[in-house]
Amino acid sequence: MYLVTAQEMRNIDHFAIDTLGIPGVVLMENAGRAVAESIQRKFPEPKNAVVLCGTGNNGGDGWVAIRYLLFAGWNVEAWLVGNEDKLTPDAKIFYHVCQKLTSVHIYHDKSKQKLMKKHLQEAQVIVDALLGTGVKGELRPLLREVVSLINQQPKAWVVSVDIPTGMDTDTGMVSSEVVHAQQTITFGYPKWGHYLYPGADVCGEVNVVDIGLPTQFPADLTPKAQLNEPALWRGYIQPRNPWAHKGTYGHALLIGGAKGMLGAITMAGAVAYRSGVGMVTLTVPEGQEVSLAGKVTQELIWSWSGKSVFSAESAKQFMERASRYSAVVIGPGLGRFMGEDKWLGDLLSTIKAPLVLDADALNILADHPELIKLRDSEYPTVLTPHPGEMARLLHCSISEVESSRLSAARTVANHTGMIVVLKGRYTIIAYPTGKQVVNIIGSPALAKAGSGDLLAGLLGSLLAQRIPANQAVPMATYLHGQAGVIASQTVSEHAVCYQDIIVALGKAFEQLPLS
Ligand SMILES: NC(=O)C1=CN([C@@H]2O[C@H](COP(=O)(O)OP(=O)(O)OC[C@H]3O[C@@H](n4cnc5c(N)ncnc54)[C@H](O)[C@@H]3O)[C@@H](O)[C@H]2O)[C@@H](O)CC1
Ligand SMILES: [K+]
Repeated sequence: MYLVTAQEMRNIDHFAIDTLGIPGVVLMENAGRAVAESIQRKFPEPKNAVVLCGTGNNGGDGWVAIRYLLFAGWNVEAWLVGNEDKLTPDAKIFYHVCQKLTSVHIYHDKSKQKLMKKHLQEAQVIVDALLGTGVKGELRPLLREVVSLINQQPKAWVVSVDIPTGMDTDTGMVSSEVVHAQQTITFGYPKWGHYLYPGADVCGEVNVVDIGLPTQFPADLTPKAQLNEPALWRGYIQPRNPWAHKGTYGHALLIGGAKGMLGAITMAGAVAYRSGVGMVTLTVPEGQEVSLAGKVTQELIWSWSGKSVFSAESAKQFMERASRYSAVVIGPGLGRFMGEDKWLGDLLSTIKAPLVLDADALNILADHPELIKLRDSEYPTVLTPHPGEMARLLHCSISEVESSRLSAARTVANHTGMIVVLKGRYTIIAYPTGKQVVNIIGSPALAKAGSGDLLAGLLGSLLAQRIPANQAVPMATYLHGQAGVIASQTVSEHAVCYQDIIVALGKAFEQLPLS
């Protein structure tokens, strides 16, 4: 499913209305009706509702919802916030219908504040149809007052129509007052703000409803982002070939495991096997192999000379064996670079296979951005930063990354020509082509050290199995998130350990529809 900006949504609306000839009021009718139906599904018995409508088309959806709730026997207090003469033409049609069914209160200054407060206090359901995708900047004072009144009602179920009023559609940034909704019902396609912090925190559950908008568009109108779902990559996961041998499913090389950090590469190796690769080699600095041998069973171990750190000498050893591997991961437990900067550059220019750079491999790149040019762009490279690593790559603060996650991911993908996986509650995958995929499957159980190593190992495994990077990356992100969800259903969210995730990965694969 596409994930859209306000402008992309406007383009889709214009295409539907002006090019295809679907009347705008039909879409508004469908939207308002979907809101009322969704509320009735939650509350099958009629209740007291307050529906607050702005003067734009978001308010138009509210007028339609009022009608359906009244028809279903609800007690509805209908409010217009703003002046009647500002109503948009479509909204005006449904406003007039509403006026024939009930009395509409008008709020254009504080004189009606007491009455509105009373209605809000008596309501079990409050519908915020004040502002939608037409919002611009900080809320004006009148709306700020009303939003503040909504937020003072702790017991009511607050439903935002399309966008919680006060949240920016594209960035998820919020005004000094923003509606804190329990549920947001959005139309046609979800919007970026629903999945970007802090907006994502005020949306409650996000329901996307069909209002009859088109699903296919001319190329120039096609949105650039999609939500991660199996439809994007399902065809690339095949039943295993009964005649297969270990070579059929590729050989992943994982490089890391410096002194004191063997756990990371152990986890990455274990998850790689769990996700179908034929062979895994773990490469650690000389001296680490003995401890590693006590931790792993199936994985091959290859130690590099380099006195517990990687060096140019290590890189030379790699070059002699490079052609054996169908994908390489550099990073799990790698440790910070210890002086020489050439070895990573040597590897980047030598590896002729898909490559994943994680953890300290990213920190080295942040310090030596010139190394990026050494990588052969014919082979895909995936960068998997968490916000801290992204901040180092961009030489900015973590809060700057978090307040502009999309543009951070896009910028690095654009500058490096590599696929960027910016990890977080909603992971953003940015492709150098300008496309993005957002993964919303996951669990807070994954917010633990080691989670990133598991993703890196999983990615390395899928890439080693020769699944194209454009599909392997969202597939790995989805499976990782889904394994987190399954593990937290098995043991509590708090208790999930990496072994639980690795076991749950089996179930996550099982639940995938095979092509
Ligand atoms: N055909 C369409 O375009 C459809 C639109 N729909 C609804 O229409 C909404 C978009 O409608 P509009 O484009 O009319 O926009 P909105 O209804 O979101 O808001 C427009 C109004 O908000 C005011 N406004 C903007 N920023 C403000 C601020 N910071 N403080 C106070 N007031 C502010 C503007 O002056 C304008 O009057 C969608 O979110 C959706 O709910 C749906 O009815 C489906 C069909
Ligand atoms: K709204």
